[in-house]
Amino acid sequence: NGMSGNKCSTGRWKYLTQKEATDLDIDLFNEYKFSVDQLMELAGLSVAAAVAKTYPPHTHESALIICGPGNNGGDGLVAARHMALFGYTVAVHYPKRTAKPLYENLLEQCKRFDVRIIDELPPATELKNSYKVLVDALFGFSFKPPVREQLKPALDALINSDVPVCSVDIPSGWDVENGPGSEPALKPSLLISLSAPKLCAQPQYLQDAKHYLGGRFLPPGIIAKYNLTLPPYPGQEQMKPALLHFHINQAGIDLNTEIPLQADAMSMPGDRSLKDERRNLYICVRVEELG
Ligand SMILES: NC(=O)C1=CN([C@@H]2O[C@H](COP(=O)(O)OP(=O)(O)OC[C@H]3O[C@@H](n4cnc5c(N)ncnc54)[C@H](O)[C@@H]3O)[C@@H](O)[C@H]2O)[C@@H](O)CC1
Ligand SMILES: [K+]
Repeated sequence: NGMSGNKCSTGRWKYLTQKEATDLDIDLFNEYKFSVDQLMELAGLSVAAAVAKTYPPHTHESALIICGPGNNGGDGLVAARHMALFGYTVAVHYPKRTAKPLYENLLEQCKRFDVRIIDELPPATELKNSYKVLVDALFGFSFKPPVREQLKPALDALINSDVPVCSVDIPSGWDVENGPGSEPALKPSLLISLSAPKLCAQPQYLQDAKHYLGGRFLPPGIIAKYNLTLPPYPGQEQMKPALLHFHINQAGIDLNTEIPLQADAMSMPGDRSLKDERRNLYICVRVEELG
């Protein structure tokens, strides 16, 4: 329609490069003395909470979590257990297992929560009949494209399924900094960024996917060191619909923008027109929130 996209809040949040994400991770363990399983538990819990908020178990009872070989897959195994507790019927596909106690224990815990472990993925059509929501815990911020042969079927299942996909930290197969690229790429319905969003989580790549921030564990020293500007978490919530992205085609405006859910548009700084835009968006947020 000739309208160009107007991103009214560019620069609002800090998006990490791949190297920053890795360095931050190392700092948490080496300097701040966290253990992997501590952070993985919080990350996985926030993933399960965001999935349940968006696709609740009473409408999306049957869930499949696809787990990769690294920590992203570990987050998926934790999320699987919490989703079972939340009332989902959960299956896990974990094609490339890492022989470390951390992952073996998480898998054993899943089994004890009646999570079904499936070795073979059904064809795309059947996937749609068997599951109402997929969780993509295949690759996180350490992924370097292109995907190697062994895990291609798992990625293809996520790409080709006609079921909403919730991506953990990074939509799998995407370049961590440059987004989906030109090949047929995964199009998640929901992204849960962990600790801080990476560059591929910018609105121009995510388009109309919902975007939550989870992994509420960053110490103030890390926030200062990496100049993180993050939306505040409400109360005791473990995740936050902080970075909702919108396409609004209304009154000739085509906006692709982001706004914090609980922001009070009336009291936002900025010029009048921006304020009006944000007030419009705010109303849309509320409507979307009411479902
Ligand atoms: N620092 C943080 O904020 C935290 C990060 N966590 C999670 O940890 C993730 C990062 O974990 P990792 O560094 O273990 O790495 P990933 O889970 O991103 O993946 C690494 C694994 O994928 C494989 N891989 C990479 N490129 C591939 C390719 N092209 N084809 C096939 N396989 C490929 C690697 O061999 C390795 O086994 C984050 O994205 C997040 O999900 C959380 O567990 C907790 C805390
Ligand atoms: K992922």
